[in-house]
Amino acid sequence: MPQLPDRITLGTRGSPLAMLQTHEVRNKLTAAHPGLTVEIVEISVAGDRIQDRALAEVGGKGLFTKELDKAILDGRCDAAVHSMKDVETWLADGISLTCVLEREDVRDVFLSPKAATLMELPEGARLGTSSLRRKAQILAKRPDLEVVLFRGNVQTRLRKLDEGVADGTLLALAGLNRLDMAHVATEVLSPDFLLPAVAQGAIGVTVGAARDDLATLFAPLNHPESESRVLMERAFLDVMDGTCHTPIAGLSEIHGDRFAFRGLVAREDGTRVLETACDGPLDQAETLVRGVAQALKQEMGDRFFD
Ligand SMILES: NCc1[nH]cc(CCC(=O)O)c1CC(=O)O
Repeated sequence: MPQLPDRITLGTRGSPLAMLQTHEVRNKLTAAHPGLTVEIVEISVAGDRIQDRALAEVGGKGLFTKELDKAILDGRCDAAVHSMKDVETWLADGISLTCVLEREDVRDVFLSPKAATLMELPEGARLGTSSLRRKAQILAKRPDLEVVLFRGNVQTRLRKLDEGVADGTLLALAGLNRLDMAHVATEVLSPDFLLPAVAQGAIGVTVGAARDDLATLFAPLNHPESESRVLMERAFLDVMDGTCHTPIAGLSEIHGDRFAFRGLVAREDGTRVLETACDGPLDQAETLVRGVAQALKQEMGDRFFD
């Protein structure tokens, strides 16, 4: 067993949600290792600085993780805390995912001062989102809505809603729960209505791949069921497209030693939505999920997005 460090530094984005998630990791670490000192350092990431363009347009999820990876490789921090839904499926060379914490609620919520449910929004209302996944699935059900670009952290989006920039918006319930702000949600959307993003609601920690001491240190924080779900959903994304340039969703469940998975790919304008599903023994999950993803790609053909 490697000699465990008595102090470590956690790197994080600076948004209030990222900070809360990092405090959760610190609390769990010090509970598992009394006497451990955990320092938190804020790393500025491009995804938080660029606010006026859609994520897909400016470089995708890498914007949130690249600088945290670099901070680990440069030795500015030992480990980095991530929302797993923002982490590309290909980790940088020398970086490994060391644990996945117990997953929060996977669902999205609708927020609006104008309507009690998304389906009750008035004809032609403006829905603020920059997520291609949310845009495509909602336009499939409400093609009359006008989708307007909406980025920024939870607080910024709520302010924009207040200012009337849009009539409604969508957020992950996990983030609101962590911020203790679930009461601002107007409607919790079932995954049957809006399939969540791969790994939505899951926090993961990355470390330098050679740091066996950190692997041991973080092991008690790992939640095996959450980890299995995140890994099989990421296997789907990996086959489909590991970036965030296409509207893709995926959600798994585990019951005992069996899993069930649902995945979806759509055209941004919602005019085509293709779904897939599979289930089986948990130890075959990643293989079976990759199989249905390959079949879905076949079904999409070359011109799906044209
Ligand atoms: N892309 C931004 C992002 N990354 C993680 C969360 C929420 C928390 C989570 O899903 O773990 C959010 C905000 C949102 O989509 O509402």
